[in-house]
Amino acid sequence: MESSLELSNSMSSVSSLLNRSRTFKVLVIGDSGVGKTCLTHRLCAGQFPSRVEATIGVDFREKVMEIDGEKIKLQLWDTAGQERFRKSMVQHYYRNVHAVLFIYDVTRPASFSGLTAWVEECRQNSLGQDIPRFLVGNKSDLRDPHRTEGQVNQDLATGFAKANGMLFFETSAKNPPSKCVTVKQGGGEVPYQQDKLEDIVVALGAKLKRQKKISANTSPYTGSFNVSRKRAEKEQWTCC
Ligand SMILES: Nc1nc2c(ncn2[C@@H]2O[C@H](COP(=O)(O)OP(=O)(O)OP(=O)(O)O)[C@@H](O)[C@H]2O)c(=O)[nH]1
Repeated sequence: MESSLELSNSMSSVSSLLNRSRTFKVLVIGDSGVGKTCLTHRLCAGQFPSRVEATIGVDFREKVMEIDGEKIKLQLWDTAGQERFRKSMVQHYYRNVHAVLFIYDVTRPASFSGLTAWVEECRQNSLGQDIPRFLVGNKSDLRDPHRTEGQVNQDLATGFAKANGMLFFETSAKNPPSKCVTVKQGGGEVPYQQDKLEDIVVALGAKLKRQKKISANTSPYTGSFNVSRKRAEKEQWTCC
């Protein structure tokens, strides 16, 4: 007969199995000022930060979600867009990455053209083609759907995403759209795609959960970086 100690041990292993969660490292990259910090903040804390400054090195935020009864932790790495604040960190960014969010500003076409350099950086750091990639056009609240110049065309972005095996979203960290918007054009209404922020998180979580082969960590990142921080108001971990 099983002793009470053995029973208690097996009960605690069952309980730890039930509570187990998988942690995925999600790299957030893109030109400086496209809104990586604001977007990750909004995704994790549900708020648009009142004040932001250029990221130095990296900031971490975490989003916990449950999909089909499994706890999934997304560990978002908000990286620096400015070369001078990232160069010593690049090798850390790409180590054991599970997914990448490529961010551009829909009102700054140069940030969209800059994506090729970010794709190239991924290649140079041996990021596998099997790693899920997401393209996010941010600042959709500033988009004027009746104007074409000075803004990134959605069809162009869709084409880029397709060519690079990415899922495409357009949204705003500041005023996240709550539904798909339509605009009057010519005689009728044309759907104008704007995504809810939750759509991105859900797609990310679902894609990672399906990636059974990849080795997700069972505990959060516990290493440390010697990064000097300019922003006192930014904590190292923002859990939600
Ligand atoms: N209107 C609008 N402004 C935004 C949005 N997202 C970010 N911003 C503004 O864009 C500026 C840059 O935002 P950050 O989040 O610091 O940009 P970043 O990409 O993290 O910049 P680096 O840290 O330099 O790489 C800030 O002034 C934000 O307030 C958005 O969705 N809409």
